[in-house]
Amino acid sequence: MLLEVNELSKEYKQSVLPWKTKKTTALHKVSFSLDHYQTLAILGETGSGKSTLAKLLAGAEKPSSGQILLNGNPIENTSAKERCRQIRMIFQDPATSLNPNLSIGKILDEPLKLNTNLNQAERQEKIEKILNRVGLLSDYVWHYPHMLSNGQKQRIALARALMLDPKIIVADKPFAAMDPSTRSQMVNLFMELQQTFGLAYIFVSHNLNIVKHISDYVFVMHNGMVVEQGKTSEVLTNPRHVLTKKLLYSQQMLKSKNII
Ligand SMILES: Nc1ncnc2c1ncn2[C@@H]1O[C@H](COP(=O)(O)OP(=O)(O)OP(=O)(O)O)[C@@H](O)[C@H]1O
Repeated sequence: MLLEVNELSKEYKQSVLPWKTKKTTALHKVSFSLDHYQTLAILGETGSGKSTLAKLLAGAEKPSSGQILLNGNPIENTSAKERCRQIRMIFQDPATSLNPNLSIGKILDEPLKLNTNLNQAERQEKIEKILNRVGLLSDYVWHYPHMLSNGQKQRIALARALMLDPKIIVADKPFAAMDPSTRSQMVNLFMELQQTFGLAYIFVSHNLNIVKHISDYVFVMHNGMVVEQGKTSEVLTNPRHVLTKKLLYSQQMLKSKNII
């Protein structure tokens, strides 16, 4: 199995007063496994722990307890460089995740410079190849983020994630800031890339239509816990937990009012 997660938990401690600490259990004993070509979607209301799970998987936060295994090895035994190569993260807002002072060429070159021994010509070749893979011309290396549309920026974020040939991409609401037509193009691109590279995806999303379309398995989270999980087709056609029913109902309401 490519990725195994065993009873992963995260507790945040904040000092609210000099003598008082507030504890928040953002994630409580979450377990699952995921293989190449598979997609897990994480659903849930705001504050339910979705982003925390995504950040723990990508190594942006440390778990309070539990274990992540990558190719059967505990992730703490994997070097930061190797983890960085294998698991990449994409965020909701590409405008803030791309450095506005760097050209696209430099943004895409950074992970290669830091994590590989490729020379300049080889890096250049790789950048052009990946840009083409995400549907952009090689000329984009000369552009700066502010010159691009939201959809193009998210393509660059995806290209940056692909630069190190990852096995897993964790995407935190990657389609949230897009208009419907750009969103469907991006969803298709993600699916195409999954077939080409055998990627495993973990998507945090609020959009049930997208979840239905792209994921094999789904989690519904509430207060840091997984309250319902299973095959997407089964969970979304026959929801058992009241929260899943509520999510489906609110999505239908938005759809009937042409809001989504
Ligand atoms: N750095 C932090 N310090 C303290 N508490 C945090 C921190 N990050 C998250 N939390 C808390 O952990 C809980 C889960 O937050 P998280 O961001 O994972 O939720 P979410 O489901 O992704 O929400 P949203 O859909 O709004 O992004 C929340 O109660 C949040 O306030």
